[in-house]
This record gives sequence, structure tokens and C-alpha cells, in this order.
Amino acid sequence: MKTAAVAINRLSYSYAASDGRSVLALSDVSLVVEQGSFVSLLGPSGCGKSTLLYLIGGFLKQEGTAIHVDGVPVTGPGPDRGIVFQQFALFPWRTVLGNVVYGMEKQRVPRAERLDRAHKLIRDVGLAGFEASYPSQLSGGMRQRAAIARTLAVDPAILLMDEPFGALDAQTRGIMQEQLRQIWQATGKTVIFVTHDVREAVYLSQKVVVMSKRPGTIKEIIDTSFEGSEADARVQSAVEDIWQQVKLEFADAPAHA
Ligand SMILES: Nc1ncnc2c1ncn2[C@@H]1O[C@H](COP(=O)(O)OP(=O)(O)OP(=O)(O)O)[C@@H](O)[C@H]1O
Repeated sequence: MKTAAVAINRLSYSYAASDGRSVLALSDVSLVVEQGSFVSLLGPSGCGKSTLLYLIGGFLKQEGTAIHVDGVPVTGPGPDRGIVFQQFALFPWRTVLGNVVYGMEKQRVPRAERLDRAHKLIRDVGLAGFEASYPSQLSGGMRQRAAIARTLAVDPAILLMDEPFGALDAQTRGIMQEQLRQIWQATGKTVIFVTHDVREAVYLSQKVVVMSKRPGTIKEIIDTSFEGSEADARVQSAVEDIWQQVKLEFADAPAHA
């Protein structure tokens, strides 16, 4: 049996709003993400998808021990969890190569090894030839590839992705989805992927977690690991089913606070 990379047990989370009240963003969320699996979080705007991702990443603090990564309670960020944001979080003053080696410098990986690893990753994400370019000289898709390479460079066991392709045009997005799928299959990393796009979620993931409107709860977890000759038809029918679920939540979701 696969072991749980992430186990969440009855997690609730509130933000302190500026008027002193608190905003309940997540309510009683329980979820197991198995090691090496690809799970998408889907739900209406403001339902707490990013909040859940940041809590798993340890970037938001929570009291208690509702989240475990490999059996250890999350108390803060760690090198076992890498995050990719929608807006390409690259250092503008560093080249592509400089960005990709950054985390390895912090980890004191020897220079020759970090350059080797960086060059390989840059090739893997299709950026060979752009090592010396600065982020401002790259297209959106290229920047996001560089950001993915930078996150992969420190070899996190778990990749947390917050709408990583949300800002890309449809064609680039399709190419990036295919590349991510290949990276996932080649590396066996656990991926938790936030998206608004039902088709993207079904295409990429083994499981789609549908969340309710705020306060976010888990409405349904749908198995989408289709293989074989029926796969295409089953993807299509899963997209339609999940879309129906999500539509109900979107229909009466409050405006994003
Ligand atoms: N710093 C904050 N202070 C107060 N409330 C917040 C804060 N950050 C988020 N929220 C609220 O918490 C709820 C969940 O936000 P979150 O960004 O996790 O939702 P989301 O599902 O990722 O939304 P989207 O799909 O629009 O990105 C929202 O109602 C939001 O307004």
C-alpha cells in the first residue's frame, strides 16, 4: 500500500480580517494524499484552495497538528515541500541559471554538482539556450518553466502548485501540462495542484478534490486515474460530472471577499 505523503485531519483555518473579525476560510477538512500521487484541488473562487496549499507548505501558521507530512506535523516551511505560484516568482536580477541554482546554493550543494543539476533541469523544462537570459527577456511560459526548474532543483518530495498555468495562453498551457505530466511520471513526486480548470484537473490528476464555497470543505473526492482504451471517453464523462458539481458551488458562491 502507498504511504501518505500528506495527511490532513479535521483542519479548520481562520484569517483575522482588517475589521477585527475573523474569516473562516477552511472548515473541518480531512484529506490523505498518497506518496507519488497527483491530486488537484478544485472549487469556486475564495473557497480556500490556496489557503490549504499554503498551510501544507507551512507558509501559513496553524495551531495544532492537523497536517502531517510523512508522519511529521507541519510547523513551518521545509525543503521537502516546493511551491510554484501563478505569478512566476523568479528573482529578476538573476539569470535563468542563477535562479535555478539559488536553492542549491542555500543548501550548500557543491558548485559542480549544482551546475550539472541546473543544466539538466533547464534542458528538461525546454529552456536550453536561455541559461543566461533574465526573466524580463522571457515569455510568460518560459518564466514559468524556469520557476518550475527552480523549485525542482532542490528536489522536494512534494510539489505544491497554485494555478501555475493560470496566466498562460491556451497553447502554452497545453504544452506545460504535458511537460508537467512527464516530470511527474519521471520523478515520482507527490503533486498537489490548485486549478479552476476542470479539464486540466481531470487530465493531470489521479484524484480531483472538489471543494465547497467558503468556508471551504471537501465536497467530493473523485478518482480520475484513467488508463487504457476507454480513457478518453472516461475523461470526458468525468469532466462533465465534475463540472456539474463545481457549477452548483459557483452558482451561489459569495463574491470573492
Ligand atoms: N490575508 C487574508 N486575510 C483575510 N482573509 C483572507 C486572507 N487571504 C484569504 N482570505 C480569505 O479566505 C478565503 C479563502 O481564500 P483563498 O485565497 O484560499 O481562496 P481560493 O480558493 O484559493 O481563491 P481563488 O480561486 O480566487 O484563488 C477567501 O474568502 C479570502 O478572501
